[in-house]
Amino acid sequence: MDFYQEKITTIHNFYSDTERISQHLHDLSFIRPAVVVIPMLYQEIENPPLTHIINELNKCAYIKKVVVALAADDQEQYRTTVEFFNRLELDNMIVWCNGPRISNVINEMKDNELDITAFSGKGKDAWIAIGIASLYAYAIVLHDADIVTYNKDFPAKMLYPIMNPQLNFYFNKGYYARIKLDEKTMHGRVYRLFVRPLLDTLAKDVEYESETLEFLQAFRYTLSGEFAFTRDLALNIRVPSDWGLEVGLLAEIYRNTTMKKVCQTDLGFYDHKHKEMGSSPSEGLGKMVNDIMVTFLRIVNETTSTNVSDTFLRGVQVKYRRSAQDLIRQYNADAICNGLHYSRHLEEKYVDLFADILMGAGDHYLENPSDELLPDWERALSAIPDLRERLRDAVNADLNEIK
Ligand SMILES: O=C(O)[C@H](O)COP(=O)(O)O
Repeated sequence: MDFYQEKITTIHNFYSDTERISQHLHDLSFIRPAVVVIPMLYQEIENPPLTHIINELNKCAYIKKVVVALAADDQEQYRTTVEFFNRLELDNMIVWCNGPRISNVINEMKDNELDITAFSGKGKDAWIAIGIASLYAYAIVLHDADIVTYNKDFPAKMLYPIMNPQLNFYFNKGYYARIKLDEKTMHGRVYRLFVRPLLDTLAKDVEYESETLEFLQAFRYTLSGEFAFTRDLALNIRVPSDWGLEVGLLAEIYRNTTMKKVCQTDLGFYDHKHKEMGSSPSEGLGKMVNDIMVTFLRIVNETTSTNVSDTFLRGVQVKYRRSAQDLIRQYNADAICNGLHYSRHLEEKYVDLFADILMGAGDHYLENPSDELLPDWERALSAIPDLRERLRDAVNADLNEIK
């Protein structure tokens, strides 16, 4: 516990009285409606966290609507998901993002020279849902569907700095300790062992200082998937569709707002479903690391005058490994003093694997330094002014068909 303030405002968890906050959010919700967006795969409905999330959301009467960005293989999965969400008492909308109707609308976008058909994954689904949510919201909060430690305070804490007119923040990002309390283990492997040391390395290694990388360093959990923003900001940012979503989003937040309107909030402890490492850079944690590395290189390329070359990459790889090893010593000390189980050997093995993936992703980026971002919504709306309504109509038609 501390009360340290850094580059961006940090909202700590001293005496957070969420009853008071929820009541105030309820009063504010008439002038500043809030929508929750939850990207999810169909398979999540088989896991206990989603039922728990719904039970907790039922205690948040100040939320105007929940928009679920669903990836499902067929209509049966879509129907099962709609039925599953009947237990959610808040107004809700299940957007079957890869269903035929939404896909038709996405295909029609090509006629207006806006082609996003090559994109797929969480980022694209979130993009679609955020567009629809912006029809109803002043503030949008986004979080994953696999959070084991979710409770009703999560959306309240994320939304309060944005909805409270005395504060008027534009963007708020959650941070937490990813500790599995029952097993006494430290998680957040990609953040702790890849993103943090890589970011420190890049921030030192680029030519001239990069304000964007410094901004990214200001966050205590760069990779957290829990964040809230105003509708206006949400409509103005471009994001990657893959696992680079969280890092790419922060770079866009930096481009589109000012530091003093950005904050981060302590969400306490956090646990979720853990991915396997995977045997190649196209699966599991390896895929995450690969996509994040590509996003970092794009940010370095776009925001600094550094020549991203093979020599640059090799230097980054060496320094990344050293920086990660230094952090492992620190995590180990923290773990010992807190009675956590911690294997330095295992952590070093992760770093070796991540270092290999870093180089592979870097080589690939050098051959293909292409632009992998979804368009911002403002641009999409200037090409197709009723795009959000068309998507919303597709959602309603999907629902009517199964009734
Ligand atoms: O945040 C992270 O580092 C990744 O999501 C992996 O998290 P985990 O180690 O908690 O599974």
